[in-house]
Amino acid sequence: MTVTAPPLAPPRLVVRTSRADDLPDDLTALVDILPDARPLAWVRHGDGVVGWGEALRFETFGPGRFADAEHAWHQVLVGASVHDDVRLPGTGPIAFGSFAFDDVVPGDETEDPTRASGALLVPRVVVGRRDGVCWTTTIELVGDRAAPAPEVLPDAYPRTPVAAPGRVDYTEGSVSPEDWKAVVAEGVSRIRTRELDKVVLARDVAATAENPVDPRHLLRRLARAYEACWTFSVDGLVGATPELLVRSERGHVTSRVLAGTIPRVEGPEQESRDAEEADRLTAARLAGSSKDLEEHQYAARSVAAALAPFCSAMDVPETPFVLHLPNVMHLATDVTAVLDLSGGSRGGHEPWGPGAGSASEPGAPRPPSSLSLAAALHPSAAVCGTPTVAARSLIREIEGMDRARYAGPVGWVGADGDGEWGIALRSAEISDRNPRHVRLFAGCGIVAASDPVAELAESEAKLEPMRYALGEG
Ligand SMILES: C=C(O[C@H]1C=CC=C(C(=O)O)[C@@H]1O)C(=O)O
Repeated sequence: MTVTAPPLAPPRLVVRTSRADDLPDDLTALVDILPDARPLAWVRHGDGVVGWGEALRFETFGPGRFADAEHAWHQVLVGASVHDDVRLPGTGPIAFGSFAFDDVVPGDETEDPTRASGALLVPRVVVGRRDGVCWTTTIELVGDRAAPAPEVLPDAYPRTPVAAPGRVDYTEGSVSPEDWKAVVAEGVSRIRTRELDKVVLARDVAATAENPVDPRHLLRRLARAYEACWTFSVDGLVGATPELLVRSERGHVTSRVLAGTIPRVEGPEQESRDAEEADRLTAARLAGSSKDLEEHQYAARSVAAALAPFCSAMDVPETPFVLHLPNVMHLATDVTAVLDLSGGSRGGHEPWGPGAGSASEPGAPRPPSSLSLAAALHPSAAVCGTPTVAARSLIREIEGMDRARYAGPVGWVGADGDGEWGIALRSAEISDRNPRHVRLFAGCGIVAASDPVAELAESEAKLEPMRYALGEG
């Protein structure tokens, strides 16, 4: 069922979570059980949640895309009946979601006005694992007589085979690599005239596969090769992001801010001691690069400033650490905070959760949900720039590409508002119309000292995870 605005009479959900048999202790155990090619996934180090089937779908548009999605989710939960025997983050009702980067689409008039810029999807089946505890959740709609009974629901979806994409041809995206260097040079010159401090400029690459691209193929490869990243799939957007926009769990908030990158030096033929030494030198170069430290500082500050109104305490380490990924290293800051539950924050109106509408004190404050925190944090200076408004308008003016959901929030939200939202980086969008067509994205933070040639090389390194995911073997 698709609902495009807050429903008049919200559909009623019956949700059951129970403990499930242990899954194999494997990085891909969760994604391996996905039955068909419309998978929902949020997985890291083998733990997380995957979902299939579609109980409900809320599509939202434009600047109100986050608030409308949150309102619709809240409405549905008011009438939900929930039986949760496990009671962990991710159990009970959850919705997966992804949202466009921008409020508007560049070149609006040529775009499909019916294209949603946000979607929350409530699956019929969710399987999750956390610290060795596995569970299954089934979600039914009251009155939906066509739906299978809850006890057979997880197996009611025929398991289609996962096919590899076959040969993949890459072609230029919206802007050629040569022209993109000119875009970066323009960004640098605008920064040098003090119009703004930082802008993140992105590019896309088009891929055409021999066979329809099955997101499960990509998920399996990403979950294994990029296990420290959050591997996700929502509505054709698939990736493995190293950047956590926000996790909100029982009043504790975490954000992993990344900005400042150095491609990892390749050397398959190197001795492992040489490779370690090369890594150590590369990490030291990044940690000492004033250009990257500046880039990072804007991003960390933007996240801290956006979180502050919601929190009673916050820790922002002064010095970033170096995050090692297979393709690149990043400067990283883990921001941790405690939500202000006193009601003094900019939080919301009514309490969260099933039955909350009836049980609540009128006007009782509710803590902000993970989704509203994601909305407040988006777009951080890791994907937009500083100041935000100037950077966003420069992106619209010179980037020459529709970012769609690249660099927007992607993740999941639960019934109590807790959840996890990443920034959709190191990602690709599989075309709805032709699943052999895929767009891959990568962007780079630009400051006064940026060099267009180095930024192009950095963007290539950031495309590597999705090129790898589309491969075989
Ligand atoms: C915008 C992207 O990366 C961001 C996250 C980490 C490092 C970045 C950088 O160093 O430019 C970017 O801010 C991307 O991967 O497309």
